[in-house]
Amino acid sequence: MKKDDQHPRVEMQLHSGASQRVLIIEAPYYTAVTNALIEGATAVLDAHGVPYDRIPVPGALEIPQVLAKALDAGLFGDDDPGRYGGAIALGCVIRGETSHYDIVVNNTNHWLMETAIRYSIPLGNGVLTVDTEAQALARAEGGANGKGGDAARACLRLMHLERQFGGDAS
Ligand SMILES: Nc1c(NC[C@H](O)[C@H](O)[C@H](O)CO)[nH]c(=O)[nH]c1=O
Ligand SMILES: CC(=O)[C@@H](O)COP(=O)(O)O
Repeated sequence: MKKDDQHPRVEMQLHSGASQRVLIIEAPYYTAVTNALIEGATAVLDAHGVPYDRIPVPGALEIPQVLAKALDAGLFGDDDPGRYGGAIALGCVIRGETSHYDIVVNNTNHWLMETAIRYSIPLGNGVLTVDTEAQALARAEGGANGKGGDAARACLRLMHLERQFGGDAS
């Protein structure tokens, strides 16, 4: 059963009109899965009129590295239309035969969260961690209702809260 069948979405305000750009960092290690995640995330951003840029990287481990590089380059900033207001990480890690899965999953998630929290970057995490490609596709597909859409909504919600709190994402 898909998780969404068990947990209906709670309605909350995502976006209040300001349209800072969002940076999508995507790892098409499993192309069909990541393409479905991208479709879902961009459908949500388009529906809210939020512009975005997409940066592809080889695998999930490169996603936090690019987030850190973009931050270091001064590409993020609160309420500055020339800079990104949030980021969305999209990719998929599928368990293999060795312990490498744990390294990829743990480091990707640790460094995404560490960077997002330390530098107050609104981040939607759409990196799936699954046992099979079928599990991944079941979660990635569905357009805006799939996990890419969830990650975009999370990012927009955090951007909205950032504006409410008056924080500084730089
Ligand atoms: N096994 C998966 C990887 N592995 C690749 C790493 O993310 C990385 O690109 C490589 O170690 C070079 O630094 N990446 C995924 O996105 N998904 C996987 O299942
Ligand atoms: C998550 C991985 O890196 C994984 O796909 C690697 O597979 P394996 O453990 O069979 O080498």
